[in-house]
Amino acid sequence: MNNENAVQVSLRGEPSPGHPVFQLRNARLSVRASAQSLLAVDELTLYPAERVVITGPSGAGKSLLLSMITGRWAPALEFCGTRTCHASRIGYIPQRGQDALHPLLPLGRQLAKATAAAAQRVGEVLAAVGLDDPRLLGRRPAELSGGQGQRAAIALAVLSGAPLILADEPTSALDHSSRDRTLSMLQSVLTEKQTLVMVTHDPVAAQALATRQLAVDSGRIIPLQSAAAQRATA
Ligand SMILES: Nc1ncnc2c1ncn2[C@@H]1O[C@H](COP(=O)(O)OP(=O)(O)OP(=O)(O)O)[C@@H](O)[C@H]1O
Repeated sequence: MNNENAVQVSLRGEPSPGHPVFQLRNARLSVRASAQSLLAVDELTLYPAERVVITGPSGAGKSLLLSMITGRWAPALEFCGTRTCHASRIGYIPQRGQDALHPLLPLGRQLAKATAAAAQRVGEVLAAVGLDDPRLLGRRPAELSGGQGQRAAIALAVLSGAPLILADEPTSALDHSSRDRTLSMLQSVLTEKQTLVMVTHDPVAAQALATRQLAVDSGRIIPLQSAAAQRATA
C-alpha cells in the first residue's frame, strides 16, 4: 500500500455479515507529475457474498479500479480519498492462472502451503475444479495446460480464505467450453463469506456470475443492472 499517497486508509479484521468488506469514498487516482485524473470513484461499497462484475472499454480504468481495491498502484500515480478495507487478505486470479502460482513448486505443495483450510475442504475444492488427480498435483505450473493453471489459480484464491477475491479477465485466454466450465467452478467453490470482483470484456461471463454489474467509462464508474437484478424485478 502506498500509504504516503492516501488521505485515509484503514485496515480492520474480518468483515461481519451484512457489513461492507470494502469501501471507497471520494477516491481518485491521478498522475503524480501532472495531476491528471485517471479514475474517480465517488462511492463504492462491496458486501460479503456479492459477485460484482466490471466491464468497460479498453483504457477506461478497470485495472486502476482493481489497484484502488488492492491498495497497490504504480509509483507514478497518486491516490487521494478514503479507502476502508475490512478484508484481512485479498485473493487475486490473474488473466493467466500460472502467474498466480510459484513456478518451482508442485501444485499440491503450494496449495497446501497457501491454505489453513481443513483437508476435507481442500479435497472438495480440488474435486470441484477438477484438479484432484494426484498426477496433476505433482506437476509444476509450467507442466499444466492454460485451463488447468486457471483452475489452480481459482483453487489457490478460494482456499487462501481471503474474504475479497479479485479476478482480472480470468477467462479471456480460454475457449468457450473451458470458459463456461471455469465460471461454473468458480461460482460453486466461492463461499457466502467471500466477495468476488471480476473484470471482464465477455458479456457471457458477466451474465453468468454477476449479482451486480458496474461499467467503467472514461475514468468513472456507472452502475448497470445485473441479470440477477433484472430477473428479480421482472
Ligand atoms: N502508471 C500509469 N501512468 C499513467 N497513466 C496510466 C498508468 N496506468 C494506467 N494509466 C492510464 O489510465 C487509463 C486506464 O488504464 P487501465 O489499465 O485501468 O485501463 P483498463 O480499463 O484496464 O484497460 P484494458 O481493458 O485495456 O486492460 C489508461 O488511459 C492508461 O493509459
